[in-house]
Amino acid sequence: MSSLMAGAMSIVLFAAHRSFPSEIQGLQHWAGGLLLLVMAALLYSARNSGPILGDIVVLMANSVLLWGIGLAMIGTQVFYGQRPQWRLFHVVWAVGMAGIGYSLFIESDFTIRVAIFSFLVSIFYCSQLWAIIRHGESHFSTTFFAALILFQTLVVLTRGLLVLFGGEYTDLMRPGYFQSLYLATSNFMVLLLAVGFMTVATRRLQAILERRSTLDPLTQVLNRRGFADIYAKERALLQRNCDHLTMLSIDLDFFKAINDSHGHLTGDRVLINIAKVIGKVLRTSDHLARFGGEEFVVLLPGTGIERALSVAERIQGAIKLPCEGIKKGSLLPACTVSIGLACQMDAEEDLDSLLMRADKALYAAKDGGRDRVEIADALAPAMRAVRA
Ligand SMILES: Nc1nc2c(ncn2[C@@H]2O[C@H](COP(=O)(O)OP(=O)(O)OP(=O)(O)O)[C@@H](O)[C@H]2O)c(=O)[nH]1
Repeated sequence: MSSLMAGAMSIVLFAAHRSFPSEIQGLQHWAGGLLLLVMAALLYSARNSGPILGDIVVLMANSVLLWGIGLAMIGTQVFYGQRPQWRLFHVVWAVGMAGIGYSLFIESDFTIRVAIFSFLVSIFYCSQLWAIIRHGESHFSTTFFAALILFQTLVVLTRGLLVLFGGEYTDLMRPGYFQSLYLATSNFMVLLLAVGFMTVATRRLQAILERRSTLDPLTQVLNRRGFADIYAKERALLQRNCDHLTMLSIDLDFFKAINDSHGHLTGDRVLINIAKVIGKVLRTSDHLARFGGEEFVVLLPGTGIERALSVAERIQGAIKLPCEGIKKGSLLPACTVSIGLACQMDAEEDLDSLLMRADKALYAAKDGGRDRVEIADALAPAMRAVRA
């Protein structure tokens, strides 16, 4: 039954590995680890194949079992971005094989075998627990997974200690109370641990998809949806702090000509470069978005017109600097931007109104000859109408 569960979970984890984004690593190690557990169970079922052959089969089964549990540890470490401890994996395996081999072929002792196996396996579990504690996010999925690994560590350690000092275990077929409990729950734990890992992986998938839905795929800055979320938060702060919030609407000049003469691919590289250059000029508390096409929007919280104007001019200057193209030594086509600037002081004004004012200023900059900054009226006409 436990082999069936491990086999089924191995397939689930492998399927997840094939379909989840590449940022989620470790699923393949867990899938492989579970498959090894299935193989170990199959080998154990052949342990009564004669005195010597039986012992060889048991040694092989223990070896495969250690690989399986060790591979799950590697999977968890890779998942949390840690460097996988392959050396620990190999040392534990080598010590395990030496100890278990000794207790099988030189001095036949079942309790020593169980104790060695339990302590070595608990090293793998402790190492996973450490990775989760150090790198796990504060979320139910992590707590659940960590609790399962902790429980398993304690169970395995207790098993080893009871065997060594409690004299509980002398025969696999006649186990004591704790060992019976261990054998009964271990099948279920294989399933639960795999589910626990799948839970943290699914949680990470959710976070990645949420982040992707707010980012522009080409430039990796915010898209309109992500920008609207950020604006809502900044506006709420504006309502509390009675501060300024300034928006820059930035549009490349004659971008169609760049596309026409250099190709769409170079046009894309120009857009990516513009996003990078603007991002470098901004503070970490500022926000940059691409609203499709060649239009970028910047939100400067706690910033009045004067400072925003200097930010806009720095952006213009930085964009004019030559940038390396696709081929080494080649340069991206030179370009300029026009910028419309609108400052929000009234917390009642909304995103559409602020955008409309910034865009109007942008059109004025375009009409005025491009490569320039224009400042919008203090308040949108619509707002003035409401007040009148
Ligand atoms: N390479 C590339 N081009 C894009 C993308 N989105 C829109 N464009 C192009 O951007 C160009 C925008 O052209 P226009 O709206 O005429 O603007 P412009 O040529 O910059 O002229 P002005 O804004 O008036 O200075 C069009 O040729 C679009 O095809 C994109 O994601 N990548």
